Amino acid sequence: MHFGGIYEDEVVGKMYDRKLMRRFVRYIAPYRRLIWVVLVMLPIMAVTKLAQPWLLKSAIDNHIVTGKLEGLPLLAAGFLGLIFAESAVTFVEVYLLQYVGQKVMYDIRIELFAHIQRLSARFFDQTPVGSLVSRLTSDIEVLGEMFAAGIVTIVGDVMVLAGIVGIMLWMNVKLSLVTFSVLPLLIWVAFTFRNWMRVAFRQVRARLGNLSAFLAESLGGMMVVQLFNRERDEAREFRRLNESYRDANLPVITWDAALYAVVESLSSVAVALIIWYGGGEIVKETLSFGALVAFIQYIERFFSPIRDLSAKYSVMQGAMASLERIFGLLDKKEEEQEPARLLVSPPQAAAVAAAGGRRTPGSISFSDLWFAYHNEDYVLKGFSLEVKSGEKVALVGETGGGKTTVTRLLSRLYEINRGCISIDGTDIREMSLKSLRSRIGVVLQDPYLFTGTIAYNISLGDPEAAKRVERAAAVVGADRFIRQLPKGFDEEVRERGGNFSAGERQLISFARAVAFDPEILVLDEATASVDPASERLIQQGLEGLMEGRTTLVVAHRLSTIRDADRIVVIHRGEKAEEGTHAELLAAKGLYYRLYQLQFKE
Ligand SMILES: Nc1ncnc2c1ncn2[C@@H]1O[C@H](COP(=O)(O)OP(=O)(O)OP(=O)(O)O)[C@@H](O)[C@H]1O
Repeated sequence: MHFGGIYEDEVVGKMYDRKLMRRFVRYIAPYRRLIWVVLVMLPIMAVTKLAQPWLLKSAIDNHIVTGKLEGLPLLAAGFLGLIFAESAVTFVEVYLLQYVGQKVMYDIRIELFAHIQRLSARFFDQTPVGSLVSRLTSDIEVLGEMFAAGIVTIVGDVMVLAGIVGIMLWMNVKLSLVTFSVLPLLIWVAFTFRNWMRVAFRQVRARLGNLSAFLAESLGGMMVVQLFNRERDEAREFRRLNESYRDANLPVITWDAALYAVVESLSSVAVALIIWYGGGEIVKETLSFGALVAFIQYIERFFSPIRDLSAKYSVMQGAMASLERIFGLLDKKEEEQEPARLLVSPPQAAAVAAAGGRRTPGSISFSDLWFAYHNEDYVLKGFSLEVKSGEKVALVGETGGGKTTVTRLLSRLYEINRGCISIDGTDIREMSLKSLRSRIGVVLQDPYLFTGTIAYNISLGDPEAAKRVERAAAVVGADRFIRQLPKGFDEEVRERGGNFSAGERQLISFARAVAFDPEILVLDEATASVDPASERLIQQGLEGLMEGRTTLVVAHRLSTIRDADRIVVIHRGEKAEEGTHAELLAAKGLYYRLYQLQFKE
């Protein structure tokens, strides 16, 4: 494996995008009262910050220098009160903002996940799962940073800065101008260094993306790596990616350290300027000693918001990029165009219910299907097939012929380009996906088991299916091995079923299909052969599974094929032959050749 290119780039976007923000504000709207509380607190906060140096000035000039000590305790108490008020307001403000941030992140995560669930198979074909995970986690986390960094408090920062400028000018215009002479340099440094940091940070993100993608593949394929003795090569590749990630971080650290160093020294320069120029003013008695101290205090309070502003600017840029990606995903079209009409009209549904719930097996009609996964690369070219109610049809053919594709189209995982599929005479596009899929039970080649108990894996948490768990397991003969487990149906499934054999996993997935009691069964038979004992179990399971259902099997087992009512040979996207096993053998066509090659031991 060699992960070279940039896995996922990050756009360095605007710091503020009106359209994105307007859409984002809708998510904050439910919590606007809390935001108002924060906004109301901002001026209070500004006043507490601005008043402290002023009290100090008053203490020095009016009491310490003049020797009038009687008012001093009161001033000290006031000072203490201000500190207390400042910390209380800070607490409430930080808490509320982060609280709102967490709520908003939660809401967006829920909406995004629900949206992703409705996207089509085509979308998942084209999108790496890793990038969806990062949308749901790190991108949303960046939005959280926007709250943590206190974007709302920018308003407060600006108030404090304006207040400091105002007070300083009012105390002494000349001294203020001398002090402010370092400002242009400070602002230039803060914003330029941040920008350089951001550019470097893009590299970091891209290389981290490469590293994670490599890790996901390498850890997922650990067994193959070990079996083929590829550990050293994998380790070498990992070292390379790890080094490139580390190196990408170096410029970021450098600019960060430089920014702090420069801001610190500039603030010392400013203090030195105050002492140099202000000292002279004191001697000339145009400035009081207390004012000098207050100046120094103000200038210290002036530098940190400016440094923070540049940090907030970066966070905003990041948040805009994240918002763009999140909204981009939310704008991906959902798969379902819910039909105007219902599958079964209410009177029909009532009749079905009165008949005991279980419907008769559905008949399926595929007529003149044309389908391509990409552009004009047709995988199916005018495929037609009628399957009668309760019939078992085996689809066979050479690999890549389009058998699985036919079954996917039936469940509407993909939409057909041309032609029509109908169940009991109703076009499947006129059914809701939910009702269509509840009529079809699909058993995949490699059954997917979830973390949870066996019972959960059979019912998937569906209350109706849950009632039928044990019966379903019995129908397919899975109950025998399940009952032998220490905890029976409550045995935990680990690592996607790693603690069960392939045959056992198959039986569990058969039981799942039976528990949902579909009228139509779609089976993609596993190509891998299992030992004769398991084979017999699976065979019996299949019989139980197919009983009373219309079945479409992508068949690889000779026994399934022989038992089928009809065999359909699919060749390069078209129906090449159809008939019973005996008929097709006698015809000495494609099936005959396939049989000689694949099925005859
Ligand atoms: N998700 C997909 N995206 C793009 N092309 C696909 C996708 N799935 C299948 N194909 C292509 O469509 C063609 C038919 O695939 P399909 O899986 O239907 O064949 P099959 O007859 O079931 O083969 P097999 O017997 O090997 O399972 C193949 O050429 C395959 O490469």
